[in-house]
Amino acid sequence: MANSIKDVADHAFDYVIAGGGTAGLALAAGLAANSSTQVLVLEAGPENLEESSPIRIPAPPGVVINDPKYAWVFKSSPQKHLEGREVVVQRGRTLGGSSAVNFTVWNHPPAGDVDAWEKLGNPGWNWELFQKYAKKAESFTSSSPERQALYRQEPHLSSHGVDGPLKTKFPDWVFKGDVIIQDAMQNLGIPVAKDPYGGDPIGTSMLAACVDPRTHTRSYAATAYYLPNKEKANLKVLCNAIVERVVFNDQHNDENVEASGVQFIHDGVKHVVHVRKEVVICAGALKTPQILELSGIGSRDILEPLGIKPRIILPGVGENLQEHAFCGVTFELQSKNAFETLDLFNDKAFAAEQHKLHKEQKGMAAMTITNFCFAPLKSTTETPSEAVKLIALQRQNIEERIRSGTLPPGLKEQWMMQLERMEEAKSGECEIVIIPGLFGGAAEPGKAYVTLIASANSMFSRGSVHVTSCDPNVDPAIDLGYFAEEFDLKLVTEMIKFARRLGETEPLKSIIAKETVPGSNVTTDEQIQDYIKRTLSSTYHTVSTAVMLPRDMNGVVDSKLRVYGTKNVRVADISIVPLHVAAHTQSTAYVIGGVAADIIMKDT
Ligand SMILES: Cc1cc2nc3c(=O)[nH]c(=O)nc-3n(C[C@H](O)[C@H](O)[C@H](O)COP(=O)(O)OP(=O)(O)OC[C@H]3O[C@@H](n4cnc5c(N)ncnc54)[C@H](O)[C@@H]3O)c2cc1C
Repeated sequence: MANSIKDVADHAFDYVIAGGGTAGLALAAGLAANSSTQVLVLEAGPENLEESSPIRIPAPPGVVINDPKYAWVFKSSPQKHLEGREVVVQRGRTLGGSSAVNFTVWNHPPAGDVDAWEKLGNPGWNWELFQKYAKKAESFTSSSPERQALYRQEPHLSSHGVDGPLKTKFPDWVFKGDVIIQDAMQNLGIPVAKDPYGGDPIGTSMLAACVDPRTHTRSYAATAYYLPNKEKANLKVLCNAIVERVVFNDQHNDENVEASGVQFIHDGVKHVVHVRKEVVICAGALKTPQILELSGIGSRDILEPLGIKPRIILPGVGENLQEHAFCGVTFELQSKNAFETLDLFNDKAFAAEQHKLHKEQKGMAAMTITNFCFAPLKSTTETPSEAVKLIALQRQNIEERIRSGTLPPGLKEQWMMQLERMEEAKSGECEIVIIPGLFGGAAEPGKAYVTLIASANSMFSRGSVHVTSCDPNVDPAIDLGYFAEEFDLKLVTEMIKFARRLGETEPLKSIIAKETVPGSNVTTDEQIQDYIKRTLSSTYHTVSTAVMLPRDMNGVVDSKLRVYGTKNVRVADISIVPLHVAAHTQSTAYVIGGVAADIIMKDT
């Protein structure tokens, strides 16, 4: 059991952490390692720590994300370039945050994507640092030689961690079509990735998942960083505590304001907790800006109309939102060659049987999504010259915009970096995720499907997230900004065409009966784009809404994660990412939590 309000309200702690999610719990464990510091975590969601919780079972993925017991279920504002559609956006709302509800995929970004953070003005934030902290977080269990033979991929053990708190492994249940799809990818010119966890993930690969090899259950921030430390007298965790704002000491609008505490709501009652050293906001990319803005940190234009007294003017708060996005191509498999797929879980009796088997560490409920391809645009278009042309046009467009002087501070540098990464073709802006089954929509009984998820990992579009009310219970307005930059729509269009070509490539071609989505009536680029606009989804990888950049580039935190203009308020979660990476984001969140702990311990 986590702590009660009596242990917290009106007490003083050295560090108060707002948000007990992926980065927040990694940070809390790091700070609490020093027994002379008193650490408090305030988490808006419940504990959900019982072993029988559906959180613990890896498959089918995503079953808890629409349930408010586990998740925030937000809706974006109507997306102008998606014909006014509101996109559903979920996040973990429980101890462990999004690591409790995510799809358990464990991967690392390309080295160059992280090195770009340092080049943008953040000394020390480079691949070397990332790799060090990702290894520190991880305890990897290699698969059996038989499994390695099946995957035809030997893990590079030196790129993994061996004794971190987070358990990772390859699943024991394998979708047999994965190998066929890997072969098709290679036949389409995509090589096997050289070292997916060592900074070079470009190509096809089988990826590990955050699953405990002993129990086949999810390993996540709460099991890895909270449970092993829960008896520590110097670590307190209060759940169902909604942080409203940081309380400041002085009443002046200085440029060096000092936090004295945190105001939060528990059981409908407002409380204050006092802080001796630092407040660290770890509420994730969609909620961290809300806490900053309710504390008077942000843009005058957002704060003043709501009657919030501006304390520190930082126009970057809630701006520069970067997100990945995906669209699927689904194929019905030929029944004579049918594989076991996730579609079987639509049968309630089958699902119940699998959950029973899972308790014995058997069956399909221990499976995870394993098969991926990360490719540069140049490997994804029908010929590389098409990509070269598209990128050149985008460069021309950006250079014209730079000359016009209309870009917000910091965007020019980010965009130029994105262009460079695409031109050198060393990142994975085009990702294909292989889902063994129909993804969304209703499967026809008795039929088996495979869905190729085309995920765009380097969007030029930017969105925003801002408060619309002084009430912390009111969701912020989330604008994902999708396709504000036309290039992004072209990128997704090329990826859908690539996924379709994959379906026409042997040996995948021979096991497919037909394409069901978008379907054979969708042929022209215009029709594909119409399909994309109707179905594009968020990948839940939002970053950069309290970005770590120099202040004159619209930065919100400096390279020690300190909020500009404050003495003792930091942000340590995925919202500080200076430029998005071509990877799933949980490893980045764990790295940020780990790095933050060391920075703070050294600094205070
Ligand atoms: C459905 C889904 C699937 C995903 N799949 C994958 C995957 O397979 N692999 C991968 O690498 N990444 C995946 N991701 C992304 C990854 O999980 C996240 O990017 C990462 O976990 C974010 O970490 P964070 O610490 O920034 O935020 P979070 O882990 O979201 O933590 C934020 C915490 O703050 C709490 N909070 C928010 N507001 C307040 C408040 N006012 N007061 C107190 N507490 C508050 C929240 O409840 C939450 O617990 C997925 C995400 C989702 C949502």
